Amino acid sequence: MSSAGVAVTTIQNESVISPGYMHDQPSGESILIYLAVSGSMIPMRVLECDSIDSVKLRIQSFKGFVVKNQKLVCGGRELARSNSLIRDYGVTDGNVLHLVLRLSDLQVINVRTSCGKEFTFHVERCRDVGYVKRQVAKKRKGLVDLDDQEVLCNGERLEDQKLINDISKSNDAVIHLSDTENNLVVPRKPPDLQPIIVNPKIEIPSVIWDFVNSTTEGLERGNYPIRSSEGTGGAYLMLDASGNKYISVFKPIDEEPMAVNNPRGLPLSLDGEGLKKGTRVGEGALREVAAYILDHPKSGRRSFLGEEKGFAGVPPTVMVKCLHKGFNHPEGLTEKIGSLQRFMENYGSCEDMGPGAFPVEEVHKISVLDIRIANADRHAGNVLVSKDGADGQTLLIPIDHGYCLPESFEDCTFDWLYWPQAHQPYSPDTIEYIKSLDAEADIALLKFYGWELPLECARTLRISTMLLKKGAERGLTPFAIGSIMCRETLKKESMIEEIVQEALDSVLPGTSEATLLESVSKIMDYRLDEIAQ
Ligand SMILES: Nc1ncnc2c1ncn2[C@@H]1O[C@H](COP(=O)(O)OP(=O)(O)OP(=O)(O)O)[C@@H](O)[C@H]1O
Repeated sequence: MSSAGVAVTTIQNESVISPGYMHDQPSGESILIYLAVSGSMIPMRVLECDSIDSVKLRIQSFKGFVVKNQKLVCGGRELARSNSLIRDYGVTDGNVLHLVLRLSDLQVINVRTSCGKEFTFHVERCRDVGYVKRQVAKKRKGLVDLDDQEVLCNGERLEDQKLINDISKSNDAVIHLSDTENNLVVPRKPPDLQPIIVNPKIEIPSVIWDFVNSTTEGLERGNYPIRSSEGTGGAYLMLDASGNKYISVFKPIDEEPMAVNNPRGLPLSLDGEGLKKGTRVGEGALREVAAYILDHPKSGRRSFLGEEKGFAGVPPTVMVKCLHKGFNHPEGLTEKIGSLQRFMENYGSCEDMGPGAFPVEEVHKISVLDIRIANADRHAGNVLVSKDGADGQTLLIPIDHGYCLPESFEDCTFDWLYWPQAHQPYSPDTIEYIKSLDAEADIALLKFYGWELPLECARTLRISTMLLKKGAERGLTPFAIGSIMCRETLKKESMIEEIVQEALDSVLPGTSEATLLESVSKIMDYRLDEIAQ
């Protein structure tokens, strides 16, 4: 059985997910796959011509996880296009589909301690065992060293990082907590959180120091990072000193999807490629920071990070190192490197509401960002919705740029393409902003901040900036420009891919990058003129 990198351990034969309609179908098309979820493996019969959405619907009806909370990953690739077919993604008999769930509802947890005391908590599913231990310690008001407490459920010892969602599926779950003999209180080592500065000429602006310092204060007060229940990687919500307010989001590189310490059970990448084509595992944090650095303010290009908000409003993001036992450390405590981003107050994401109420300019600013950085992960869940303090206008906040600047355009998808605002032309202000963009200066800026873009990623930035500028010059809408960059179906190359291929075919091997780009530019002009007519 091909298992996309994991060994199949527990197979729940009793709960085979197989649809009733299967009997009416030609048997050749039916395949047996395995759904890996929360440590178990569930056989599932599907048709090769089933769409991803229909498979998710079936999982919803058998397992109760609603479609929008499901992410499916197979062979190191997210099955992201809902109307693509199972066979388009190359899923075949015996493959394992990893189901990553977003859950945020409450779970009732009953705790029975070794000295007979019982406590009941309503705990968010995204909390972990360490959190429950701390709640028990608070209730007992005694001098308890949390490290000396052991938590058991059904005889199994639970690590502090284990999510509540992963241990108990029923509302009457009981976990047992026993204190070991040795109740010494060990003095707490101060947490270590520091921005990583690779270039001594860089001065970190106060807009970044503010949330870095508040995060440090939160950790020093003993407020543990809370792992977000959403997303495919380890994303930790960091608290301020009061413990009541989220202040930042930390995403360690070793917990990215398919990285060695990924806490969501995704298998290791076999060839180092990330969940999206043309990205690398372990580079997500670099890309998160790059998106912030490249999000120049309306008033002009950034040559140094300053206090001013960027055009698209990417939250301030910085690379940090942090040592804390609240992160996922299956092999022992180590310092983590990752991106730290300011937490933005919001009342949900664009996934939770219809796009009708989003202001045109807000959608357009996201489209400009996504096109220029060739974002391969712009689903509606990655745009938070907030209100502007000054006039109460709806504000869209782009997050999660770990898959921007890929080496190829294959996985670029933009959910906003299907929103009505994408069909309206850019305003003169936005066109002015687009005119001011300069890919060469952007590449130099990233280098200054410590990321020398690999040739292919730099080419992506050059070509996508070129497309945005040429498209806007011709009065094309975000929809028209964005559609050039995205595949309509999984198998059909996008126009930008065709343009790049045509250019590659037209130059001699070993030709300089500048000559290749000249060729891209000419072919692009020709294609865009056809569209604009
Ligand atoms: N800057 C932020 N402000 C507020 N909430 C945030 C921020 N960044 C992330 N979050 C919250 O944390 C969740 C997980 O973050 P994120 O989507 O970046 O993780 P991920 O593992 O990369 O996800 P994905 O699977 O979508 O790639 C988000 O869905 C959002 O709810």
